[in-house]
Amino acid sequence: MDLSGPVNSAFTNALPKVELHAHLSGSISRQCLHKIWKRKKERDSHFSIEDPLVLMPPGKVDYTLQTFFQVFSKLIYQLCNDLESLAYATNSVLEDFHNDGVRYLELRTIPRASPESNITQGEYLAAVLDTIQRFKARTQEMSIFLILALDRGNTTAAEAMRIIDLAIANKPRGVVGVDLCGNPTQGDVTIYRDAFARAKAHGLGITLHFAETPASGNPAELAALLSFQPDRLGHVIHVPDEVKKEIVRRKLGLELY
Ligand SMILES: CNc1ncnc2c1ncn2[C@@H]1O[C@H](COP(=O)(O)O)[C@@H](O)[C@H]1O
Repeated sequence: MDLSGPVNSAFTNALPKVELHAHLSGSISRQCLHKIWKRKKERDSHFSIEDPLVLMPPGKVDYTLQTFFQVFSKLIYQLCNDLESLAYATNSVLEDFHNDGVRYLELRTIPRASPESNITQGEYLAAVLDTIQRFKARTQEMSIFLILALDRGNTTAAEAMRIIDLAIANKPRGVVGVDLCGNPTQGDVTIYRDAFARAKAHGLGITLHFAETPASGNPAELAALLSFQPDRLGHVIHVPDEVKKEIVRRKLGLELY
């Protein structure tokens, strides 16, 4: 790589990069969502979801905490609710990261059952892992691992245990850790204590969405999250000083953005 030239987009694109905090469904391009929508619309003219490019025209970024999470539940999850669309979207996300120069990727996703399409959490996960395996075999220049996420406020304690079991069972296929994500204004994180203890006991890495909003930056929640013995923390924005000191003392990895 030529280091004598200007630092421009061609240069930054060519730099080999590490991506550690990428939600699968949050990384699907609008163009890819449009293609999935078009295919569904062609097969079923009554398909009632609006074109993603109309709902989210390129450049639209004015989402708030109130509207952001609905994009997943009301749009993206309605489009990627069958294995063909899920595999297509996953492959497109991998291609986009590859084209951006990412050479080490830890992708994360909440394994989602789709009862309307008869898809179990295990089948969802297998489709993602199969797509990753095929992509790796094809490109041969990208390390790709998977993190399974729990969705605070939506995942029950019992479901969390099932997801941890799936993560443990799929370690040989490249599942390296578990995450706690979702709408930071919802849910009681303490219900996941046993799930994270089991993950830890089985050698899975733990990363947690942490103090992403003022609502999720309260000392009781942060103390509970730190008691799960995380290896990494995501966002880390609304953090009181004494918690910052503890993060430094533990030398935790921070996924800042
Ligand atoms: C920007 N800040 C964020 N904070 C918290 N959770 C987020 C998030 N962005 C995305 N997600 C979580 O990731 C899911 C989508 O990917 P998967 O369905 O898992 O592939 C969303 O439903 C949300 O729970």
